[in-house]
Amino acid sequence: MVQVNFQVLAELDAAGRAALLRRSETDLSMFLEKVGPILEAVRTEGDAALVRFGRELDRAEGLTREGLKVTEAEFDEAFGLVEPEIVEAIRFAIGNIRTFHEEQAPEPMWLKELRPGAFAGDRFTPIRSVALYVPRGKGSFPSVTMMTSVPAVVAKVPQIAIFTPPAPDGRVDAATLVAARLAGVETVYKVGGAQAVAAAAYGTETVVPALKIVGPGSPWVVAAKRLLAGVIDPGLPAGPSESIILADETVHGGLAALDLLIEAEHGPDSSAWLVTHSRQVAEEALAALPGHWAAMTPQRVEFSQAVLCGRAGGIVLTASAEESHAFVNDYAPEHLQILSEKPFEHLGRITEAAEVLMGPHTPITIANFCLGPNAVLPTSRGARTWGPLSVHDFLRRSSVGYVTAPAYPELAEVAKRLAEYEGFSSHANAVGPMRDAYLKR
Ligand SMILES: NC(=O)c1ccc[n+]([C@@H]2O[C@H](COP(=O)([O-])OP(=O)(O)OC[C@H]3O[C@@H](n4cnc5c(N)ncnc54)[C@H](O)[C@@H]3O)[C@@H](O)[C@H]2O)c1
Ligand SMILES: N[C@H](CO)Cc1c[nH]c[nH+]1
Ligand SMILES: [Zn+2]
Repeated sequence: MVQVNFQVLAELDAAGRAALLRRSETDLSMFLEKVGPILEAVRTEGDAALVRFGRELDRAEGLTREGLKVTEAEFDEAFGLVEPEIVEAIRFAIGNIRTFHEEQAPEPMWLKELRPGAFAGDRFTPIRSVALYVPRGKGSFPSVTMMTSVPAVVAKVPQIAIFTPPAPDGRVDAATLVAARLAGVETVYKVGGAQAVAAAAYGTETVVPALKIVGPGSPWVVAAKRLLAGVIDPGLPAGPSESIILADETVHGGLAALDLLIEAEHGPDSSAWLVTHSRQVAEEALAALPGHWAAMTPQRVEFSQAVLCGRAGGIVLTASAEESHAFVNDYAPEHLQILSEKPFEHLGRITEAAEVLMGPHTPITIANFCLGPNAVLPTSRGARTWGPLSVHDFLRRSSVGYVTAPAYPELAEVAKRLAEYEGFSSHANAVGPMRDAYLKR
């Protein structure tokens, strides 16, 4: 008999409310401890460590040094292994994801005339090299391949490499290779987990190091990114999936339960809450769950029950829509779905959510795969300061300034005054008479 976690917010004290905000990433101490030696082994042993961990942790018995990088032949073969309908779906999704990210991409440069003859702006250039992490443990993720590859390609990053764990047969998921090639990425390493982050950071005989790594992963990956943050830019924090379904009285609770199960099925370390002020919706959802579980595969039933019957998921009944909004903002979910016939009435009250999906026709599934916005999103309350993965994650921004001769005297005078106040004589000299002497020559 499964007992879904059902919380009435008004009955909880401060500690009880705080406990609802916990995620599996909240305490990474065990992972941080175990990951350290893996990172050190990759740093000192290179490919040999990647092969050893691939065999031990991914059970890829046949993995060899020569086989760490996917070959052209493996790419070609992948297209024969994937159903044509799946290839078509990948093409469709990439089309939308590309359109969205092209729209998001900034102009290469903007300059504004701030004062007559004085110009300033921003210039965007691609980061030289990035690593894209595509998980493969509790599922295979061609979708993550698309979500990470497309913005990197749109940003014109010259060196892009995907890191993904090998399966026990030593292969990379075929649909991931199809998605990589269709998105425009040709380098794929059969390396996953913490060892992938280390390989991307330090490089090995086979792996060319990168400046930045993006992409979601298990707590092993999250812990490795945290430890190597001084060596490689770890990008936004994207760990185990999490969602809130915010439902009001205009929808049926059975629909809310259906959507609650979307992210709950990722793994036992995921988080998924239905938040509603309607007792009827909450009770309908509770009643509908067994029927929905009957339509799921056994492994996904196990994962989602672990989430919804554990401490990181379930149903939260609030006293009002306002209390629901406040809970959502406090929680700062990765995915938020507003399940209401009038979703825009709620949107204005939501400030902290990495993704907000509006209304009964926008379930998280559609955004996970093919709507267009990026589904690699910050987790573990990262949405309080981070947004979704975007083209900007692959671009470096530099300021550009240009002062013409007529504009110079006014700016030089102000700068000189401030330089003298701060006690910087060279700064002041560079905008004083000594400069004028050179400029007049
Ligand atoms: N935030 C997002 O945008 C987003 C998107 C998709 C998926 N996800 C999340 O990403 C996660 C993917 O996790 P996953 O497990 O499926 O794949 P993963 O590739 O992240 O993790 C599997 C790897 O973990 C390592 N590992 C496993 N057990 C280990 C051990 N005992 N010691 C050391 N290393 C070990 C192995 O190297 C293995 O290759 C899920 O939690 C999913 O919810 C998040
Ligand atoms: N929900 C994930 C992001 O948290 C994305 C995804 C891919 N496949 C299924 N789901
Ligand atoms: Zn998902």
